[in-house]
Amino acid sequence: MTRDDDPLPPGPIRPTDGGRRRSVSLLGSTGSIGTQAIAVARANPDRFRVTALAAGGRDLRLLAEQTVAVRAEAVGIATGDPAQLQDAIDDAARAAGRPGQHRPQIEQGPDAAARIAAIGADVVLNGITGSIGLRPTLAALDAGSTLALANKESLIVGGPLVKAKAAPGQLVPVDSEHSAIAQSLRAGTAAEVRRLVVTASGGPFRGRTRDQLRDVTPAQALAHPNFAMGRVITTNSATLVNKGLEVIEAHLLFDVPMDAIDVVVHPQQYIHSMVEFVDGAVVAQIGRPTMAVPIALGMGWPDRVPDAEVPIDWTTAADWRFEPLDDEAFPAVVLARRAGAAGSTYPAVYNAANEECVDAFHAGRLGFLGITETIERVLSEHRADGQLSVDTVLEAERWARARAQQLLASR
Ligand SMILES: NC(=O)C1=CN([C@@H]2O[C@H](COP(=O)(O)OP(=O)(O)OC[C@H]3O[C@@H](n4cnc5c(N)ncnc54)[C@H](OP(=O)(O)O)[C@@H]3O)[C@@H](O)[C@H]2O)C=CC1
Ligand SMILES: CC(=O)[C@@H](O)[C@H](O)COP(=O)(O)O
Ligand SMILES: [Mn+2]
Repeated sequence: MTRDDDPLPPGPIRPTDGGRRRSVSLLGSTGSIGTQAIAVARANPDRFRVTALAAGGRDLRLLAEQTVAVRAEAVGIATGDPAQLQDAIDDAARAAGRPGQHRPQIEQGPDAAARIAAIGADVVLNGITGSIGLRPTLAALDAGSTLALANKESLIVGGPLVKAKAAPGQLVPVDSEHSAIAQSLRAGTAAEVRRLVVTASGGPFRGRTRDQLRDVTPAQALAHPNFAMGRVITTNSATLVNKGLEVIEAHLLFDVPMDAIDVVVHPQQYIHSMVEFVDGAVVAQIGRPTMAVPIALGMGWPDRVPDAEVPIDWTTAADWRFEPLDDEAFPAVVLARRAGAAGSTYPAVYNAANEECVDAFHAGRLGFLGITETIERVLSEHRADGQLSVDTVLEAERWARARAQQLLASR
């Protein structure tokens, strides 16, 4: 999907892959990861060309502007009217001074993102939120694309299925902690790894007791100390469910046992995560708390993108803190370890129950502590059944969502 007539910036071009720019399909293009990925691609037109976009369909205007800006050849929406999207693209094209020039292939429906992924690109960046990202993840792998994976939920719920499809090196983590671990692992061999240390901000409620968490509001939960992210992951950072998911994610990505993956609270999030080697050496990846490097490296892997991030100014004084997790106030990581160790459909159930609870919390139907209480209850009632397949995962998710809803209704 390389196009030779694209404008390139003046000056020397430093192309990767033997002179070929990478085509990139961006799933979840209108979200936090998606918009940042477009910025990375547009800042590096000699390296990346965004050829396809997919989104849920809630913001057709933004999606249309993106389509025109990157000159996408294919666009997908899960919901919404394709004719309305084309109208919005026509408006955006007129505003850009290129009226009538944009007629991308438009896919619509619940599987639109998977169809966009199946078109094939050098890199598919999955920045969809939630386990709905599973089929697009599998489609990208089937198409032979490198999968730059921000959508951690698809790996959590479909772990063994995703891993079975991924060729060596085909799956590149974009989640900041896992990007940091992947970078730190370059310092040694797999046999030399002793532990992984995943850092956690602790979220906006760090330091509070369980009792002090009882009445916190959705608005307070959305005030992440360091990152501007989507609603679900930001809420998950507040409950520490995000860290629970990330422990399972690290276990699946790096084949390190769950009990050799530690979590340490590091509120400043300058250390993105670490690897401890057998000789006691610890290698960490350090940088500003932004997604610029994980996204750029995810799309360019294994090549680094020059100037992706402003380096830290070491002449400025700073204190970095480290604290243990408070498992009593924030039981999400303990529960995730339980689900991850049980394997099969348990991680999918953990995630699905959480997704229901996050919605209920924001709708005012559930208190903050009720999120992990409900996950624990649904997990404890789950019985894995049969061999793992996409169908058994989806069935377990359906069950978990329905059971979570029953529990919410009875609270
Ligand atoms: N934001 C961050 O810094 C980080 C995010 N991540 C992970 O990356 C993923 C995305 O997070 P984030 O960008 O914050 O989330 P956002 O909520 O900001 O964005 C989600 C994107 O997914 C799209 N989407 C939702 N449903 C579908 C669907 N069925 N088909 C196609 N697209 C869909 C949304 O479109 P629409 O709005 O139209 O529904 C939107 O473009 C999550 O898995 C998160 O855990 C990981 C590390 C950091
Ligand atoms: C940027 C990123 O990768 C997020 O997962 C972020 O790190 C959230 O951090 P906490 O969950 O530790 O608050
Ligand atoms: Mn993360």
